[in-house]
Amino acid sequence: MATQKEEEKLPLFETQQAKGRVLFRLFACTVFVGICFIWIYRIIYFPISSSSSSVARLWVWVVMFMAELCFGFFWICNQSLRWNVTYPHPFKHRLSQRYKDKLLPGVDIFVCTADPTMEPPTMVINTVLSLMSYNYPTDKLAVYLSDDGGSDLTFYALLEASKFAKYWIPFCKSNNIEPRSPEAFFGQDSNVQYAQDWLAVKNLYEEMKKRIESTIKRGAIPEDIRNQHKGFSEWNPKVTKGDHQPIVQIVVDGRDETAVDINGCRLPTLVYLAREKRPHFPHHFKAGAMNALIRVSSEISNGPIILNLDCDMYANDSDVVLDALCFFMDEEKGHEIAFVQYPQCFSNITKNDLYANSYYVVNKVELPGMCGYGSALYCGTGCFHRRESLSGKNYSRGNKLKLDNFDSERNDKRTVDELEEASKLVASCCYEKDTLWGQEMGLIYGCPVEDTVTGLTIQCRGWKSIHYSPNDREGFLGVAPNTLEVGLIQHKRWSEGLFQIFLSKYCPLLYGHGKIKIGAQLGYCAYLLWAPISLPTLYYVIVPPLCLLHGIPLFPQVSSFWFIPFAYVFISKNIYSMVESLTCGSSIKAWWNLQRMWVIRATTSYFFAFIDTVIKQLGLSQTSFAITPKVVTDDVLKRYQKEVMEFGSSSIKFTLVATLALVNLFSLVGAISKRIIDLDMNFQIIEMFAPQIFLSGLMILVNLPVYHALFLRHDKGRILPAVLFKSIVLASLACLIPIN
Ligand SMILES: O=c1ccn([C@@H]2O[C@H](COP(=O)(O)OP(=O)(O)O[C@H]3O[C@H](CO)[C@@H](O)[C@H](O)[C@H]3O)[C@@H](O)[C@H]2O)c(=O)[nH]1
Ligand SMILES: [Mn+2]
Repeated sequence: MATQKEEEKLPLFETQQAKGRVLFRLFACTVFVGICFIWIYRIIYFPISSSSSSVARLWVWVVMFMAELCFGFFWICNQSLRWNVTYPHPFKHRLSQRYKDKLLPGVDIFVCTADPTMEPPTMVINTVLSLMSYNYPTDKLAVYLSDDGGSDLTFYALLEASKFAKYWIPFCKSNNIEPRSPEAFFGQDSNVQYAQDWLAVKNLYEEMKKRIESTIKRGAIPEDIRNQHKGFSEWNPKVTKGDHQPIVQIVVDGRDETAVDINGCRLPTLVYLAREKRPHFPHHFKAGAMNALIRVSSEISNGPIILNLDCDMYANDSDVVLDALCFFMDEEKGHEIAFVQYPQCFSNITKNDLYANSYYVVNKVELPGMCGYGSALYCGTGCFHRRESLSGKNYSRGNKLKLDNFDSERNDKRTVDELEEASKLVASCCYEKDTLWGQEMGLIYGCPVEDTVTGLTIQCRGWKSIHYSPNDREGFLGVAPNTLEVGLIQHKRWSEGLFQIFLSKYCPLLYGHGKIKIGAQLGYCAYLLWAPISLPTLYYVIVPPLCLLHGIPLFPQVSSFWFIPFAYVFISKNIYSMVESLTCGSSIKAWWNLQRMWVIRATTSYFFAFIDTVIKQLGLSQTSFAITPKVVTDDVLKRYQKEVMEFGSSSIKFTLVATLALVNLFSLVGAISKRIIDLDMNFQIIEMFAPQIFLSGLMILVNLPVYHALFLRHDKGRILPAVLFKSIVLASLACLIPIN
């Protein structure tokens, strides 16, 4: 047994390297050798020497080579994510022993919502309630809801939540239940041990939910409710989502001795914020909301630690705060850590992860890989920040986490009204004018992935960051897109924003040079280059099948030496990725779905993102942020749960998906039938075209659900006849392009 003195010296967290690192590195080197051979092959066998080569053939070959160079570089970036995988591990019992409640820092929790129809207020308050009932001293906890929808319905729901919290928090704590989102908790099987309590609280919850939902249905707050709280007076008929004064309402003041739950315990502070919006002021979407939250919270509670969450992401583990604090409060290394990111996990994933939203490998390998360089990505939600680093401060060795919320007497003594007035000032449109907010302070503006770019700038100011993925219980659970279209819109926003970063002054290779490790710079590129990698991908799924159709071989014969590197790279890469997925908790089917989603995303979302980024670089349009809806109709939900892909709209993305699937089908069928008719289906020809036949066959297998949706389904989620028609025309035209 360690003595107390020794115990006090033990670190609050330790890091562990992933097993098999040396083996992995050796393996990666062999694949790299294979890739080099592929490049060499493209140079040596350049078709200029053969007499049959036309200009078109030359170009086909040149672009093949360029595509393979791109894939090679992209592969290198992806290896650097795997080179240095490191798992941090906190010891929260040591933290609790060392720091009694009074010594723990204040934690301000930010929840962002933006639209009461796409993000229903009941969902939002479930998130808020799960956070209010954290196992953490309530006088150190403050929850802020930022409502970019500026909706009195959301405000009303929050008021209801603050009343229900008086029952909910003591119920959670005395029965030690998980998770603490009422909706998620009551959705589980009930526990007999506290059946009576359970039923009583459940009834309260259901009644509250009914009240909120009926008010929302009505579309307006009834007069009697409006009269119950002064806050409603902020909503006059002129207030709209995009045009209103700053609204700040301290719903629960944590300092108030009468703000207690039914057991007489203090409630955490709860604040509603709708920052000012005016038509001619850019509001910078979520980044703008977060910056307003940083300032408003600094007026009210000023906790040195900030946790930020999307409104659809509830707290799934009520002890998470203590885990996260271990990283910040470690005596040795804590002072250099700016943020601790939890993985994005979701509560609505289907059995085989139809739309590949689980990010198993990203969460268990790639992001811990970035953590190994001290540069874990900031992913926008489920992230604990040090207020200082988020607000723009540089790292310096002397930084110590301030444990005291209140930096001056002033804060403590102001009345609620005074705090609200002061907050409104900092939540106004013109407050940021001529300041560094959005550039050097707070979250960075101008990019739809404000999270990634902000994380990067924090790291370049000398801070380190942690990606912590707990083994037993997920820290947070969110809502993943449950239709194909929404998922593709999300990936378009991401890939577009990520590519913008690459092209901006924040490009990790330049901006990060000398500030973050080279592995981290390349690791960032593995994400930032999603949009441009669409070009070689499109090329690879279109040109080899067309060349097959027109009788142009693009790969070495199966019997030649040069076939070996192609086969080795292809097989080893895919087997590795499959095994990796399986060890991260995925299933074979889910891995297969991921392959399909990768092709679909790369050829649609990433491609359109690429085009839009180029247009934006030319200054022809403005940054936007397409919010992902979190609710769908029952019909759609049923298909999602049955893992039937949802098309059902005339989105141009679906035309592209269908066209690519048909190009491969037509080419393969066309090539085979042509040869059979020509009766020259000899062994040598098969050998020459085997790689292309294989590629098309693989694309066809990957696209089986697409053919199904094109030709066999009759439900509303099938591919619409108009899309079918367009894609048949386009695919046929593509097959007619003369390449020879
Ligand atoms: O003007 C806006 C737009 C969005 N949001 C909020 O931003 C969050 C994320 O929006 P969502 O539509 O759910 O996008 P996702 O693609 O699911 O979000 C992921 O990607 C975003 C960056 O593109 C990150 O900010 C998020 O944290 C990350 O979960 C939500 O809580 C919104 O309420 C705002 O507060 N104001
Ligand atoms: Mn979301």
